Amino acid sequence: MKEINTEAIQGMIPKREKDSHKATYGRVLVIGGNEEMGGAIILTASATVYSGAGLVTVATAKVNHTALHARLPEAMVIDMYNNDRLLKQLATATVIVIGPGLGLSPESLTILKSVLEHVTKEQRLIIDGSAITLMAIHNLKTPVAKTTYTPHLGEWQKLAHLKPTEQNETLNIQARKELKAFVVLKKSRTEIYFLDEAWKNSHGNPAMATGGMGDTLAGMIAGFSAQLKNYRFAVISSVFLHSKIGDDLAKKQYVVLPSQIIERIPNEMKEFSTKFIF
Ligand SMILES: NC(=O)C1=CN([C@@H]2O[C@H](COP(=O)(O)OP(=O)(O)OC[C@H]3O[C@@H](n4cnc5c(N)ncnc54)[C@H](OP(=O)(O)O)[C@@H]3O)[C@@H](O)[C@H]2O)[C@@H](O)CC1
Ligand SMILES: Nc1ncnc2c1ncn2[C@@H]1O[C@H](COP(=O)(O)OP(=O)(O)O)[C@@H](O)[C@H]1O
Ligand SMILES: [Mg+2]
Repeated sequence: MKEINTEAIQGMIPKREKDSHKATYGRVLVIGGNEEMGGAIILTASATVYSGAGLVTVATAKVNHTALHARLPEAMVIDMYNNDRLLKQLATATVIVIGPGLGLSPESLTILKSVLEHVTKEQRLIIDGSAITLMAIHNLKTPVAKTTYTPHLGEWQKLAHLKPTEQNETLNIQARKELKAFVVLKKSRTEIYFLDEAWKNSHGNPAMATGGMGDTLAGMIAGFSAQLKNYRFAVISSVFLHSKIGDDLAKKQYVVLPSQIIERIPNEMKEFSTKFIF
């Protein structure tokens, strides 16, 4: 496996073009957050905005709208249970992330199925959290979009039918092939499976073992994917920066909160976009 480290991500995060505008940096639709897990989608959406996505719209339960507006005024908000509104927004998105806090209810399944049916092959789709569990339980197929799954080991077990103790690189590559998608397998040393290569992270620490940390990563992957032409670079560099920020904070903190990672994203991106010459 190739190692994800400071040297490997050289040149992956470009400088911004002088004549660019917000549409240059993508339109992201972030879907999730039921009545009990609004925090998950606030973290995902915040990570997407702080990663620099041009325009971010959040589809979530109405009960979360006020909190989202108050916490993240940069984002627009729609009702995820209104299918017509959701599909209208979906059609304009360049990147979609679905699943954080989505829940496993019949209504959540309806939303997921509607998205899977209507995404296009040009769009990049990140499937996380509850959406992964729903895909596994209902045996749903990867859609035509350029798809990335972001399971933790428990979700990977459901999706790939591989227990954490049974997993190895060969079996994971095989499972990835059947899924026809990129896989970010989250653990203490996260692994990324592309079609023809696998990468292993060299950063991350147990201070990051807090609820919402994966929701945050999903938002970063979406935000990076909205801006970087190279989809693989977007996935690799977001996984790296998420854990690198976590390591920096853990030098002085017993526990690292997802919101603290989010706050540091713009500074770290600046550092990595200017440090290296293409
Ligand atoms: N603030 C909010 O609103 C928050 C909302 N959230 C949202 O909650 C939703 C459900 O997501 P979830 O990951 O909490 O539950 P679920 O899919 O049932 O998986 C748990 C199972 O997997 C296992 N397992 C987990 N990690 C493992 C590992 N590394 N290695 C091995 N096993 C591991 C674990 O096994 P155990 O250790 O308990 O035996 C358990 O069986 C999702 O939509 C998410 O976005 C959360 O983000 C929290 C903050
Ligand atoms: N011990 C650890 N060392 C390094 N990274 C960790 C550790 N524990 C958790 N993480 C990271 O935190 C994130 C957890 O993701 P996930 O379980 O989906 O969280 P949530 O669903 O609560 O947001 C992953 O990116 C994982 O790599
Ligand atoms: Mg998760």
